[in-house]
Amino acid sequence: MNLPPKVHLVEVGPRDGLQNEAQALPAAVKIELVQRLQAAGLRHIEVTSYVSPKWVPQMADNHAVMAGLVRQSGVRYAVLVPNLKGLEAALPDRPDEIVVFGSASEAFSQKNINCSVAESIERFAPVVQAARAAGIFVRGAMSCTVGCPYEGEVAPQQVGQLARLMKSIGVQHVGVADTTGVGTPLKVQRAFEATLQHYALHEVSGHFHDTYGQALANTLAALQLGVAQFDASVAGLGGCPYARGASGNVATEDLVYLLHGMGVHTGVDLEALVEAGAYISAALGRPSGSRVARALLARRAAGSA
Ligand SMILES: CC(C)(COP(=O)([O-])OP(=O)([O-])OC[C@H]1O[C@@H](n2cnc3c(N)ncnc32)[C@H](O)[C@@H]1OP(=O)([O-])[O-])[C@@H](O)C(=O)NCCC(=O)NCCSC(=O)C[C@@](C)(O)CC(=O)[O-]
Repeated sequence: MNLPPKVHLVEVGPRDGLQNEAQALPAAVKIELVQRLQAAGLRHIEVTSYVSPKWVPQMADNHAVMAGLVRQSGVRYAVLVPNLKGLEAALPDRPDEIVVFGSASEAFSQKNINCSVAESIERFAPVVQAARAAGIFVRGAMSCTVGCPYEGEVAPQQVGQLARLMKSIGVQHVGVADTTGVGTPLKVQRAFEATLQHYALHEVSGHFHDTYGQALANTLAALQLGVAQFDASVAGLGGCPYARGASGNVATEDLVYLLHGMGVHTGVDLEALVEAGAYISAALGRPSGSRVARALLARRAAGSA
């Protein structure tokens, strides 16, 4: 099997994971989580979002979390921004990257950001321009690229259309997201192929929720196309508040185990990552959503190496 020799991981647990938690965690816990993730070797972390606190109260502490980071050189700190108001709020906190987030399905766009796909692109255009003028890298998240919780199946043409629009306003990289985890490998490959009509291979990444247990298979399908950047969430945290019933992203621990097992380099120390996952799972008062973490912790508890 032809695989990229190394994969770049974007840890999205602090944002995608914690945005969906019923209980509000103190900013200090989020800061400590980021600290542990970077100590485990993650070099790209989605920290928080600058969205309406009425819509997503879990991210209302964005300034406190960003201010509390102990930044490490070589780590890219990313934040989600839906509009100019969000960018204005984010700029003083010095993110290295912003993520604008659109949807391949109209219904999800309305539910998530309260506007149509076309309106979202109009909103993003000045955000992208201002961020790039400030030297900030702009990534785009493309939700619902294989299925939508409100519309069902999403055609690859809709994905291609969104990718084309993102490209036209200067978004530098796009993530192909399976928001509800309904995708299977061939459908995911079709979504990437539509995206690759507009972006080069090194400008695309995968973001797979694991609701139906397909996230690792979908990752492998994307790897086979040559995709070498993936989002993942420590302890499998997460979901989207506007995609009810969707479980978290593929657990970073599970993805790292898969990649290392195939000889693909990630730069991540799996043991330290499992510790970071144990830390946040304890803070949330529940077991890790990562099967690899649970297996390694059980083995450790049993005293075997
Ligand atoms: C986009 C909006 C703001 C539009 O919301 P809206 O109501 O259409 O916005 P508006 O411009 O009419 O403003 C309404 C109120 O929101 C405020 N407001 C307006 N903008 C901001 C802002 N940036 N920060 C803080 N406040 C803001 C604004 O000031 C006003 O306040 P009020 O006068 O009522 O007190 C809203 O729909 C929203 O915040 N949505 C949250 C969406 C979200 O965070 N979803 C989860 C992240 S996406 C995701 O998880 C998917 C992803 C990326 O992981 C990939 C995947 O798996 O699919």
